[in-house]
Amino acid sequence: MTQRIPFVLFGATGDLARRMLLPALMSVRERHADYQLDIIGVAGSRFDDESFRAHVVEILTKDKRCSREEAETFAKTISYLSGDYHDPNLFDALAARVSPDERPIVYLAIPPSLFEVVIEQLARAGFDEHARIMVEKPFGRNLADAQRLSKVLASHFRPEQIFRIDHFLGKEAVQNLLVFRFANSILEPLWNRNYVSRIELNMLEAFGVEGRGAFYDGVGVVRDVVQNHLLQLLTLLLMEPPLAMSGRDLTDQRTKVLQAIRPIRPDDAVLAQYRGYRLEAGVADDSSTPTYAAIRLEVNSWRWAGVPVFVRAGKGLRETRTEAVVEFRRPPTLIFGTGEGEQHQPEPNAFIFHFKPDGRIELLMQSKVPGPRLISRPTMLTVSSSDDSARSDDAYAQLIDDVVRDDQTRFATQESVEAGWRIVDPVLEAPAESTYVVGSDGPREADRLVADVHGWYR
Ligand SMILES: NC(=O)C1=CN([C@@H]2O[C@H](COP(=O)(O)OP(=O)(O)OC[C@H]3O[C@@H](n4cnc5c(N)ncnc54)[C@H](OP(=O)(O)O)[C@@H]3O)[C@@H](O)[C@H]2O)C=CC1
Ligand SMILES: O=C1O[C@H](COP(=O)(O)O)[C@@H](O)[C@H](O)[C@H]1O
Repeated sequence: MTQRIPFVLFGATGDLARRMLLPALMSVRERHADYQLDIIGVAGSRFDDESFRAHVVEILTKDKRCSREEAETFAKTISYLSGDYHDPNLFDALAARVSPDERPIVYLAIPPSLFEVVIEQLARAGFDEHARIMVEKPFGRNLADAQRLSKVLASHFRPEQIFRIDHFLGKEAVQNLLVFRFANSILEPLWNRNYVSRIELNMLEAFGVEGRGAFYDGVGVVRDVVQNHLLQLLTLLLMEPPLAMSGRDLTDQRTKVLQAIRPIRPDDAVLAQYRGYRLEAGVADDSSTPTYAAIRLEVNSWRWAGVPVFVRAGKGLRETRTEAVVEFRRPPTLIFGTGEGEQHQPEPNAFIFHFKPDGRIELLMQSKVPGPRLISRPTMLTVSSSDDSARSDDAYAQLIDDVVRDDQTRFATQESVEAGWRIVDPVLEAPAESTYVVGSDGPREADRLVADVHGWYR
């Protein structure tokens, strides 16, 4: 029998719902026949059930990702409640539609400034006992704020009811990184400070703030993607092997990585803004909000001490690419030539984990140039190909299904959120110190961070 589960979507008319959550909810419906989510959108715009369904069909068919018929079938599972989140009557109306005893899932895709009021109202309306709450990032504006919000949540909901979503943890390629690390025993002896010379994470985006200027300008790149997505991704690269791939030990191992990272020294961060950002709708004329960050991190753990970790994230850059590079030490002496005068060291071996636009894993090796001489050249091995069709909304679909199954494994814990804020805290209020041209590789100033490690990984 198909189980029916109420799914309340606060922020149903917003950007995240349009681009990610509604497509994800449709995939959930297609993939899982054992349950059906009865979706109730809750937002300020004045729709009724019928006009909201038409709005959803329009969104889902716009880029031809599904047929009108499929979208209409999905839209039948959706209803809508209009009102202001400050108005208690809205929550009473919601409680009249959804029985809290059905363990509804409540997704808060709303501006961070409204979390508190919505949490309080949900609790007052009786959702505190059984509802499962999905909370979007960024969770708070800084450490103190995250701790305060956590107290508000914890005063009404038990830990097992709270799911702090970071969609990077639901990405297929990110899951593959975990399997790659812990299902291949040959890697473990190499995965430490004795063999690895540096780690680099890049989240480069060729687009700007895409209509989200008002939100982004109060947040900036560090709060938007570094404190959450990139630090969570780093935990999977650097963590100790957990006892099992689910449960508390996995989340604890992830958190320990963040707890071992030193708060960023201001000199170890370069923050910049793309030219023309101030002209974006919703952005202040004199904004100094950074849209680019390059950061050098230090991990004070037995395994990683001394291995520099570089994180770069930015909008308005030359290309869209998210990847992690694990670079190994160079051979101790040069015994083969590399052609071209034979003076250069061969490039060091490296694993490159791609997350966007695809999920390949590559290994850079050296091999012999055919011919009479012993000359080496780089050879890229693709060790794991990817499902190129994997999209970001698939990650949300995965995580929504996890909540249905009460599985916290792929969610951020409060401890990891706080550890993340502790790391970025010293640079949170720092202004962009330079600008860069849209379509470039970012500010040249960032190169100083990698001066001692032969520059950024190409
Ligand atoms: N957009 C993205 O790519 C991402 C967003 N997030 C997070 O998701 C959350 C939502 O972001 P996003 O969708 O971009 O935000 P939007 O500003 O696009 O959407 C906000 C939503 O909240 C509703 N809303 C706001 N104030 C009220 C109110 N007082 N009463 C009733 N409804 C209200 C809006 O309804 P209406 O307009 O109908 O009034 C709208 O549905 C944020 O926490 C953000 O950090 C996380 C990752 C990526
Ligand atoms: O959370 C966010 O993520 C997106 C990038 O996510 P992806 O899965 O498409 O790579 C980013 O563009 C956005 O600014 C940020 O809020």
